[in-house]
Amino acid sequence: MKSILKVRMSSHDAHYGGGLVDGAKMLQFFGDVATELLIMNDGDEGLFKAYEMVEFMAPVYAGEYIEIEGEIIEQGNSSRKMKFEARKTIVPRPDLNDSACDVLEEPVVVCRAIGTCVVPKDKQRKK
Ligand SMILES: C[C@H](N)CC(=O)SCCNC(=O)CCNC(=O)[C@H](O)C(C)(C)COP(=O)(O)OP(=O)(O)OC[C@H]1O[C@@H](n2cnc3c(N)ncnc32)[C@H](O)[C@@H]1OP(=O)(O)O
Repeated sequence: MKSILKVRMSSHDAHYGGGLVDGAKMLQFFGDVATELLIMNDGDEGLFKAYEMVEFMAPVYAGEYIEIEGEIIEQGNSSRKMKFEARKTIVPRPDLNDSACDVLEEPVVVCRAIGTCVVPKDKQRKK
């Protein structure tokens, strides 16, 4: 079971110099993807317990399109371990003009993570 979210970073998301987006934004998207996975798997939004790994691999800038994918890779009694990947698929081309953008031939992975969510037993509606 997979969940995929596509979003565009706006100028409101740019937090640092040069239009750089805060890395925490990717974790917010992983939370949204995790929530959809838990709803599909358990019928409940669940709670994020812990990340065991987060790796930022490339900077994200305002104007870029980001695709975020998540998948449940292990299930315990109440725990659901997930892996996440965020990749940029479209980038602005301000060197050409204000509205030019390119679809990347190969998406660029910007962040990867592994984390665990919990759906308490009494809230699981699919078992
Ligand atoms: C995804 C969401 N929809 C959106 C969010 O992001 S929610 C916002 C951020 N998260 C929270 O606010 C959650 C705050 N935490 C809690 O409310 C509780 O910690 C909890 C309800 C999430 C878990 O309760 P807790 O008593 O702490 O846990 P346990 O009962 O001891 O364990 C439950 C299962 O989780 C496994 N586990 C515990 N710690 C870890 C860890 N550090 N890493 C990985 N797994 C962990 C534990 O083994 C239990 O698993 P099983 O039930 O045996 O499968």
